[in-house]
Amino acid sequence: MSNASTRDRSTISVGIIGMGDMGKMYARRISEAGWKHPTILTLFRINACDRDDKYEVLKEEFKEVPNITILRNGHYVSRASDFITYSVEAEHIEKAVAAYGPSTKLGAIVGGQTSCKAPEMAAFEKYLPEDVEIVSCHSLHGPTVDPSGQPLVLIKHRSSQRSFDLVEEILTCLGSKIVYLSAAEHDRITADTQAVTHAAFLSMGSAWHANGHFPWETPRWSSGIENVKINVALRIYSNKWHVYAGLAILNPSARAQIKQYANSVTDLFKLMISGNRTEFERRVRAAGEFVFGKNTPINQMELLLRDEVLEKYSLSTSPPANTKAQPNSHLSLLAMVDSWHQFGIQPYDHIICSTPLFRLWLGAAEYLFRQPHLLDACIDAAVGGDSAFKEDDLEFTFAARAWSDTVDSRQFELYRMRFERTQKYFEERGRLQEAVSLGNRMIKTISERTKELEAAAAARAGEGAS
Ligand SMILES: NC(=O)C1=CN([C@@H]2O[C@H](COP(=O)(O)OP(=O)(O)OC[C@H]3O[C@@H](n4cnc5c(N)ncnc54)[C@H](OP(=O)(O)O)[C@@H]3O)[C@@H](O)[C@H]2O)C=CC1
Ligand SMILES: O=C(O)C(=O)Cc1ccc(O)cc1
Repeated sequence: MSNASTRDRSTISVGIIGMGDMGKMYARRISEAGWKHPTILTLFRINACDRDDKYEVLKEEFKEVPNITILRNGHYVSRASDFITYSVEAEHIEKAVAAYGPSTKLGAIVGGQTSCKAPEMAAFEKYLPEDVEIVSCHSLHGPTVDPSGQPLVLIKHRSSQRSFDLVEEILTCLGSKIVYLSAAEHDRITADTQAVTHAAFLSMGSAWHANGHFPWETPRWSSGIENVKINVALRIYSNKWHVYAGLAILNPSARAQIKQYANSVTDLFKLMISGNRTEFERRVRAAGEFVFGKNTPINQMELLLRDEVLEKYSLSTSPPANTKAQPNSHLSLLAMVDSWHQFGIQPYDHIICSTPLFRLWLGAAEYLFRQPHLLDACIDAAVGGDSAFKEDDLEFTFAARAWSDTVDSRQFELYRMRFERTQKYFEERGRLQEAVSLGNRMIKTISERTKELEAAAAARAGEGAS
């Protein structure tokens, strides 16, 4: 099948089609590795392009970066490269592969970076010549996150082992943790993790917008897990809408997950306003036991997120004395855990293949559910007389349903409109970039914390075995 054995291993040309945020990040990293990699003798050259009209600007931007040739379009990249990766919007993958796929160099390897693999693979199978091999990838983090130690999914879809190894060798320069999956496994897991996590944060943003709130300006939202909610929601709204639209709309498993999340939000909200404490509590505790086990008080040292981390990263302008945690129903988190329960998903099983945002979200849920006094306070707030959070919860319920309906409609334009309306609302307050840098620091902390917990678990397993 492959021409890999006859490829000249002293220079490998890597092609990147789509020089947006992810394409540029890959180009810079591979370029550095091509010159400096301590063990790999191969020299990587990079051929990259975006759309024709960005040729001059890109050429100027990369003129000082060693080893990169900017070409006019994907035909030039395809015909000259040994491994070509498409880093375009998921919505545009079919069009791009249809255009440039037939120009692929004889015996080359092709892959993509899109966040949903079913449409990507369908396009490759439809438009690539048969001699072309297919090895795809997906970095499970955004372009501003240090890739080292973050999961990188590799998919051996149609290739020899030798060609697959070559792609792995090229991408070792990212320093990521490789996770080997099929395209179908990838889509199932990312629906469970990414898509539903984004739905929760998008809904928070829409609800704050609908109520005219900027949550970091309100003392009752200025502490603990509220910081995770605010920083991550703003981080998502600071990004491009298509990143979230693509992975939600094009992944069929994602649509079902997002709908379940909206149903969980609605069911719990109805129980809250009807004052049905018994059923509300039964449902929440059953979900908690399913995901986190029977609640025993837990030492903070065992949690993914600890107080000192949660308190540290605040956008709040209120003095710390005014920012003591206030009772909150945490409907967004209760519904997340209920949704995992209804679907029989064990989120910890997915940690190995998760994005930083998913780990932060799981960390927030764990923080609440594994500290019984916090869960008790949250149930009291949800079904008690305090109405402070009811307005927020009402808007949050509307928002969760609206996002689910939007994804279900499969209309990218509708998604874009909803996303950008709220994005503009937050942009005008001027704190998005600050939230991104706070989010980056939170992500660094949770990534280190995940490593510590994994090392401790490995050590315990080792002790058990000896
Ligand atoms: N951003 C993130 O956090 C992550 C994104 N991904 C995935 O990676 C892919 C790229 O994302 P990202 O870099 O953020 O998105 P960007 O929008 O920043 O980059 C995509 C680029 O591809 C260009 N493009 C589209 N069609 C063509 C074409 N036919 N020929 C050449 N260039 C083309 C786009 O141009 P134009 O804007 O004119 O359409 C754009 O410049 C997406 O599929 C995304 O889902 C994966 C992991 C993380
Ligand atoms: O961590 C997240 O969920 C992000 O928002 C960044 C992101 C977006 C799309 C991907 O395919 C992978 C990572």
